[in-house]
Amino acid sequence: MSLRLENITVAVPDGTTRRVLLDRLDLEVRPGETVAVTGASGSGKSTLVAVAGLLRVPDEGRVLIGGTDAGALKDRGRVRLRRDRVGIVFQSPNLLPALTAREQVEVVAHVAGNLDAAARARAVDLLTRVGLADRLDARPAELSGGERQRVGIARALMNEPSVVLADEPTASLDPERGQAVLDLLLDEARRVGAATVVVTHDPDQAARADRHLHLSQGVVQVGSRT
Ligand SMILES: Nc1ncnc2c1ncn2[C@@H]1O[C@H](COP(=O)(O)OP(=O)(O)OP(=O)(O)O)[C@@H](O)[C@H]1O
Repeated sequence: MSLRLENITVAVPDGTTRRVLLDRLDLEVRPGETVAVTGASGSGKSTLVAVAGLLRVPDEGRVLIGGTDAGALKDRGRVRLRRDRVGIVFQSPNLLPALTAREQVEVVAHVAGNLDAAARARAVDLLTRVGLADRLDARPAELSGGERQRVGIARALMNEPSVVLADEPTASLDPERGQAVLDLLLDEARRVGAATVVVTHDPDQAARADRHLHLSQGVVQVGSRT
């Protein structure tokens, strides 16, 4: 399924005027395609992820996930669309301290009400793919930063998302580990055919994606195919 942002505008009050964070932004990401988004601090990257991930309703424009217009849904429908179709990798994975790596991933199926044997097997398979087969029963305190981020990637892929969004997923890692984690995320997203957007401020990382957008003051400045 594709992700489509059409004519997205987000603005916030700023004294007596309003400040535009995203300015009539259009973006289409095809299934299996990976798009990197770069831009200076404050250029609107996180806002873009929040809108695409249905966490923030734009002031204008439409977000379509697999052709479904999120804005046409009621709150519950939008929450369900996000839960079923979107996987988000955060800058810091915010794992639950009491849960093992396996349980962190299983929770996604639990919340969706379908934690059965197949889901449990899928959680183990995803953790194996991200290189944590021997760390299934480790809790966050026993994992390194890179390992925790890899749990976050497995968790984001657990619901077989059509859309994967990652907001600076490697910011807390050293460059080498960051590159490895990003490659893993891009590989897995391509493997499952998800339309993927990764925010990064590292141009080398951006070059690993199929396409690279540069945001400046809420407007796409450069759209290049890498
Ligand atoms: N609800 C809000 N009210 C007021 N200002 C906001 C709000 N949300 C975001 N902003 C501002 O909008 C601008 C864009 O924010 P955003 O987080 O999208 O930028 P960013 O490109 O992700 O920056 P960074 O690289 O620093 O994370 C920032 O200046 C931020 O302070």
